[in-house]
Amino acid sequence: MRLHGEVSFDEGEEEVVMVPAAALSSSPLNGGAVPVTRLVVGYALTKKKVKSFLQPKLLLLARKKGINLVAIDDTRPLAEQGPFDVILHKITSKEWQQVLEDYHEEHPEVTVLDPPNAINHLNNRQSMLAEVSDLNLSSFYGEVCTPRQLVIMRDPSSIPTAVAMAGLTLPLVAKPLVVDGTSKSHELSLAYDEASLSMLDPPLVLQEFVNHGGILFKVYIIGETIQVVRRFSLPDVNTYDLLNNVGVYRFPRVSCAAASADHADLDPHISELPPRPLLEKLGKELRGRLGLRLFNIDMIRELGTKDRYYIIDINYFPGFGKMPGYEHIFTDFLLNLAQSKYKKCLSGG
Ligand SMILES: Nc1ncnc2c1ncn2[C@@H]1O[C@H](COP(=O)(O)OP(=O)(O)OP(=O)(O)O)[C@@H](O)[C@H]1O
Ligand SMILES: O=P(O)(O)O[C@H]1[C@H](O)[C@@H](O)[C@H](OP(=O)(O)O)[C@@H](OP(=O)(O)O)[C@H]1O
Ligand SMILES: [Mg+2]
Ligand SMILES: [Mg+2]
Repeated sequence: MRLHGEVSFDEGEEEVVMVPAAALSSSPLNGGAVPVTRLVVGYALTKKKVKSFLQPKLLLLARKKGINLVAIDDTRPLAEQGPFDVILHKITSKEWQQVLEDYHEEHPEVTVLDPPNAINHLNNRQSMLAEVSDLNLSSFYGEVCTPRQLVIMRDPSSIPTAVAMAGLTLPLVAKPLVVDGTSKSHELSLAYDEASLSMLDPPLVLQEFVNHGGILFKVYIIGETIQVVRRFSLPDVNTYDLLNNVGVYRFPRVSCAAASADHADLDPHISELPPRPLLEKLGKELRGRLGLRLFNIDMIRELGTKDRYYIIDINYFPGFGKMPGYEHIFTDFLLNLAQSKYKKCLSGG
């Protein structure tokens, strides 16, 4: 388990805005029911995530709003740290998940963002999209589906036959089955012909490539807030490309780049954002079905259609640091979380 960084602030600042949920927990460190005036958020994040997420603008605003961000020390028992109101984490090791589950059993009053078993759903590219396939949003301004895909566990030589039997249409995007935060799990390739598929390295998912005009919509979910941005994506593949290309091509993490396509001069048919009611409904449904509050959805609109959308990827605790205004949205989210817990406690719920 590799955690990183210590970001905490001195007590005694003037801009404290609320009584946090920790105030209600009986803890030897806060002297039982004596209110403390800060929301304490423990975080267990990789070095990379600390850098991208805990940017100075977030730290500054959190401090102003009375949120204390404290690094969890993985060399010490979790129970000896805190008390925390919230634990924020993105560490995929089994060891950490067990630590967190044991801790939550002892401290059900602490909000764990999010439960490890719910996050696990997104660490596999097959289970990740399973909930989407069950959605029926057709009456909400568009159709939302997933590309047809096939899971290959082993034996690369069997892939061409498996693809033919499943009736998948080339080209196919090959994606590592497991997403575990390593750069290898983001090494994707595009396969143009059936014979070359046996060069791939299972376990993987083979997904039909959907032409979408080279623009992708990243839909960020932070609690009940939804924000969408445009990103550049892979270009369309036409019949000429298909006939004149053979082999398997590795491609870079094109739509992950910080460069946004929001201000590019694009064909409006391609750049038009998905309708807000569709995104609201999608966000709400997925939040409930996945049991997660922090994630994003990669969505594309099929070229030549007005409202046929495909969800191709869902990421837990993604690069929120690239989302405009994330510092406001995230700190408000944390405060709202604590407020509703506080109100629930007051009403005896
Ligand atoms: N089925 C598809 N049809 C068309 N383009 C696709 C498809 N699947 C993936 N892509 C393109 O490849 C990119 C990477 O795919 P995907 O988002 O599944 O990978 P990832 O490594 O999980 O990405 P992230 O960095 O968002 O976690 C997408 O952003 C999109 O540009
Ligand atoms: O925000 P988008 O463009 O969707 O891409 C994210 C990936 O989906 C995440 O998996 C990355 O986070 P991790 O490297 O912690 O898995 C995340 O890394 P980051 O937080 O360092 O930016 C991003 O690469
Ligand atoms: Mg993606
Ligand atoms: Mg992803």
